[in-house]
Amino acid sequence: MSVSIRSAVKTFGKHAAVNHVSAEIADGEFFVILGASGCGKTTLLRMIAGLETLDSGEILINGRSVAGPGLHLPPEQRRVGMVFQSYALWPHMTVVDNVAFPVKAAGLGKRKAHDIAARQIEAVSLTGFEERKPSELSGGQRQRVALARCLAGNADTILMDEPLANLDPHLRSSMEEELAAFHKMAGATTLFITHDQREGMALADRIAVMENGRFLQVGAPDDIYRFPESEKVARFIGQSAIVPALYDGNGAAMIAGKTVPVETGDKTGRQARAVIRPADVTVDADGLAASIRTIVYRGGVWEARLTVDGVDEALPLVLDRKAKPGDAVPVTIRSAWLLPD
Ligand SMILES: Nc1ncnc2c1ncn2[C@@H]1O[C@H](COP(=O)(O)OP(=O)(O)OP(=O)(O)O)[C@@H](O)[C@H]1O
Repeated sequence: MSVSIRSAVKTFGKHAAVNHVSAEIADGEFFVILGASGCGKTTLLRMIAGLETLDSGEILINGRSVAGPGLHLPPEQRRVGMVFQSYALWPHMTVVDNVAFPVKAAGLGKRKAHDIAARQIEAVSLTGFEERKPSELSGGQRQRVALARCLAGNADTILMDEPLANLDPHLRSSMEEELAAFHKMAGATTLFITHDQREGMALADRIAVMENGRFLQVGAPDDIYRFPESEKVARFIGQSAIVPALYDGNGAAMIAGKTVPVETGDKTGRQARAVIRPADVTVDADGLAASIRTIVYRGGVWEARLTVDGVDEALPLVLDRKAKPGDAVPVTIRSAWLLPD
């Protein structure tokens, strides 16, 4: 099912939690809304689910208006599956009954419902916990039950509000793989919100970077990373340094006194700001004089920040060997992205 959001607005008091947000989400797309705490992600998802009314704008699911001027379809008429931060399990039901519930509600027999539930319970690594009540589970386990229930419901559209937030890192990455595999198989349109860019990058067909009630940029993860349209997006996604550059109008720019091949959007002016990612920087004995400002171990590699003469911001560099602050590491900037004017 496609989801269309057209200039949706929601205000609490004087604060616009969602401020003229628009997006066209295609049938089967995995669409991630990424933003810091309080940017309006949950409010937007609740508006799509029907748990929040709109002040103005319109929301359509599969071409049918579900919210707009004078219209507010209740959640049960929107046929969307939901996994929210608060897991909202039925406390009196066991794990298996919770997960089987949407299948039974869809009219399948008890036996079939329990088969499907067992499969989803296995997918979230909770086999053996079928007969427990939610009160006998940890927060992360409850979250996995909620996820299993949502997957079992086989909805055409699934809304997920940080469903992996309470999981430990190991389980989290296996659940990411599980979710990606499930999405590929079931093909349900999925709106997934997170403040974790790594998670967003891993799952999304497209990411919307949200700040202060607005979408700053919407695009494929790789495009958002390589071609950010603004300094805010560049800083929010991945490591970078943003430094002054002089553009020659033809694929190269002067950065820190050297000529660097650059990519640009529709840039024309000479004065520019260059986004430099770790992959743009290489160690080079004949390169710019630089020294390590900070360095952290990331398992197999070290992430460093370099002080370079004539460059205000420390450059990011990935090193394959140990080093310490103060060590001299000459580098070359091989490439960069120039932000639009
Ligand atoms: N019912 C409400 N009444 C008043 N203000 C609200 C209400 N719900 C949300 N807000 C405010 O709207 C803004 C957006 O909140 P929202 O929950 O959508 O953010 P979020 O991006 O999901 O944050 P988080 O990641 O912390 O959950 C916040 O400033 C919040 O305080």
